[in-house]
Amino acid sequence: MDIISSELNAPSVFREKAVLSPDYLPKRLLHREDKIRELTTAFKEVINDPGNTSVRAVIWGRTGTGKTATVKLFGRSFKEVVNKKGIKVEYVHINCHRQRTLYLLTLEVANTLKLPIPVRGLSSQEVFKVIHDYLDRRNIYVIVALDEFDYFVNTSPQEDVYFLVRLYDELSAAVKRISYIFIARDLSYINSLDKSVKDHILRNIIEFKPYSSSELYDILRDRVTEAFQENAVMDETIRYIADVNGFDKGGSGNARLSIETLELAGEIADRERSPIVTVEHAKLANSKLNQEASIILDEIGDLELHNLLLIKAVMNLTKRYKDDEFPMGRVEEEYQQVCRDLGEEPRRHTQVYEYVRRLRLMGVLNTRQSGKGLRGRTTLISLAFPVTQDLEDYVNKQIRVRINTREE
Ligand SMILES: Nc1ncnc2c1ncn2[C@@H]1O[C@H](COP(=O)(O)OP(=O)(O)OP(=O)(O)O)[C@@H](O)[C@H]1O
Repeated sequence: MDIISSELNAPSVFREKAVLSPDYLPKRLLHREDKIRELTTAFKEVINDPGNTSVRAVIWGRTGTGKTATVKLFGRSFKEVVNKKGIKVEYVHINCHRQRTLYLLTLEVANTLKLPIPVRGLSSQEVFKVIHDYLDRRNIYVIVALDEFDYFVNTSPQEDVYFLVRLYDELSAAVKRISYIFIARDLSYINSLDKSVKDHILRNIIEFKPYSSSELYDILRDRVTEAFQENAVMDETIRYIADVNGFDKGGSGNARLSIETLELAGEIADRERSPIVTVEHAKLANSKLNQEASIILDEIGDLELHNLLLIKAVMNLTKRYKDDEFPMGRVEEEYQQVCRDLGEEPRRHTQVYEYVRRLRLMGVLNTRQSGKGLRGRTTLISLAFPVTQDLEDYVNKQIRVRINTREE
């Protein structure tokens, strides 16, 4: 079949495409060296005074700001360096969205450490105890990174969060072998915990700010060198993607979206048999990605019902008034109407305000303070992406799914 063979033999702008996949971990993370330094400072205790304290660090920031990559790079490097000093340290990275219960999380820790745990019929607490005894016997320390921890806090029973965080109140262990890095999009859910739990989390708080366009330029420059043929990507192409996503220029500051745009631009160039990735390819890629709001779709897929009802309210207003930003009060009225139409009890103002904050941090909503208006200052809310039919269908489907599964 010559179509297939000609396609397979066609020249490509890519040299090593895997470098552009979200799970690829580069050897260096430009503009995150200071965060690695802060984490190292926080975890020095593990070397200086092993077993005396269970270290906690919190990494928080918007999506795509390098939280996961930085913590993974830190974990692996720290383990290597400390093992050379004769202290056995393991690093375990848990995604709380995948391992969404304490039980699944505990099993994942055991599996990653390759502990032969007789799983049958043990409670999470008992599995944790078995893990700890195993670590004691082998004199091992573990750093457990809990990624998307805000999801765990928001969906798990408080006593599970309590057990995990105040582990050494539960385990009467002389040597503290387990330390934590909590990774979250924002601190609102953690702040909503009661003080006795919160105080065991909110130590060594490290904020990851969205990337500026010049930072994204450096990051993309690095990826281009590894992923593309020599001189296949024009410098102005990288500059364009960095500028359209740079936080200082109104973008989301999201490195993942920037790298995705770069990859799609390369695929478009290949499809056109162009040996060079031009700004036009990047513009097409950017409009496609932002238009499909693919990142947003990922985010929306995980949201609880009332966050979705709030998004629907803003979508309704955007469609109805051909305007794109609305005062908080107007959004709240529409949200209450959406709830009534679905037989849902609307949440109170403070909760709705929390939803708006979280959706802003996730890059789903944009907010800004209005000038001194008739009724004083208010928060103006808009969607961070265009309302397309398929997006609206998607949100409505997600709402139906949540209402139906709850009614089963
Ligand atoms: N400083 C950096 N240098 C190189 N690549 C980076 C940097 N920061 C982020 N990336 C890349 O951008 C993508 C997103 O990074 P990462 O997954 O760490 O973001 P995140 O903050 O954890 O996002 P989320 O909250 O959505 O999980 C990954 O492919 C990562 O390799």
